[in-house]
Amino acid sequence: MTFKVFIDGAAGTTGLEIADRLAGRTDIAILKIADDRRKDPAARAEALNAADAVILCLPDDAAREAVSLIDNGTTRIIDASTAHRTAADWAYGFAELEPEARAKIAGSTRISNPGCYPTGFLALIRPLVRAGLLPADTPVSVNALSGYSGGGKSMIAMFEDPNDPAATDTAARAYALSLGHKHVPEMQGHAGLAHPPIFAPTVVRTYRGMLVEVPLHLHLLPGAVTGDKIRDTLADAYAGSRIVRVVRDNPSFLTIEQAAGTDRLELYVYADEKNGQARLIAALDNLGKGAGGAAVQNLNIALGLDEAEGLIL
Ligand SMILES: NC(=O)C1=CN([C@@H]2O[C@H](COP(=O)(O)OP(=O)(O)OC[C@H]3O[C@@H](n4cnc5c(N)ncnc54)[C@H](OP(=O)(O)O)[C@@H]3O)[C@@H](O)[C@H]2O)C=CC1
Ligand SMILES: CC(=O)N[C@@H](CCC(=O)OP(=O)(O)O)C(=O)O
Repeated sequence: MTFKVFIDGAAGTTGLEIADRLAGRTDIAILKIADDRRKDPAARAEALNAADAVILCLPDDAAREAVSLIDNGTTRIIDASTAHRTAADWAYGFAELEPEARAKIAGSTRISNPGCYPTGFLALIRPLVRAGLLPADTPVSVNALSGYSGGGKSMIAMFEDPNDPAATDTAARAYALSLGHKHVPEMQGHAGLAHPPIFAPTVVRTYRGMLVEVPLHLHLLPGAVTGDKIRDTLADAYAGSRIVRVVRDNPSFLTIEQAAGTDRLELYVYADEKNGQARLIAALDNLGKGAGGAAVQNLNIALGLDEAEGLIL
């Protein structure tokens, strides 16, 4: 069987990543529209309704518009934007996050792809909240580094503009300093936390890749929470996953590039029980498990295929 798939926003950063992963597959036929009509709602509506599944790689408003253009009740939608990530009537497209998540994705025509930073954060924190190691009212911070492709075509153009010294002379840029980043409700909501985490992201001069870190004060948690206990809880939560991997041998340093170019999500736990401190760190590719890889995984699940088909592991 061949499924018809339309990528709305196929010329963008995430759209191109997804097309790469689907190229050469005999079970998927990509529907295309002429380049000069790629923003034409009539042409998009035709492709959106003809497809078995669509992947929206668009800004939030255009993603909402695309959803409104689909009127057949059967096309499965995977939305890579932020528009529907906390909507109760959409399945949250993080198959490994909850025991029932995969079945919800498989049974839904509305699937929201997680944000890149929330993917790292939630993978580290949600199993700990669910297991009761981290009470829901624990104050939590998230420090993160992202490659500049995380900001899409406009940020790529800015970082690569040879005539803009403000960009080319910048190695790292801390941002979201107003504390109001759009990913915070997604992180808080899907983690099940009572308070919004303090989110401190930095974009760096490398194209792709991501490190997401949650520091924890173990001595403030109830019970004797150790690094081993956290690692075992995470390992149980992701047992059998080919994509989410809990690494047991801690290297002496981690790099933003180490999962770049892959769809893997690597989780590390560093702990110093004597001083009651831990650093939980996720390494991923913002364009891999953080966007395109997750979208292809969700597509596979929605179409009843092997979830890792076409992924770079
Ligand atoms: N980059 C990343 O690491 C991640 C991105 N995302 C999300 O994925 C979505 C896409 O992001 P990204 O690929 O980075 O962004 P880009 O800016 O690289 O690509 C967006 C694409 O959408 C096109 N577009 C804009 N408006 C319309 C419209 N009305 N109709 C059809 N096409 C339109 C743009 O056209 P044009 O080429 O003319 O600009 C562009 O090609 C965003 O919602 C983003 O937040 C999610 C996780 C990670
Ligand atoms: C470096 C950079 O700017 N990154 C983007 C997030 C990229 C991403 O995850 O996209 P979504 O917002 O759709 O999840 C940002 O912070 O807005």
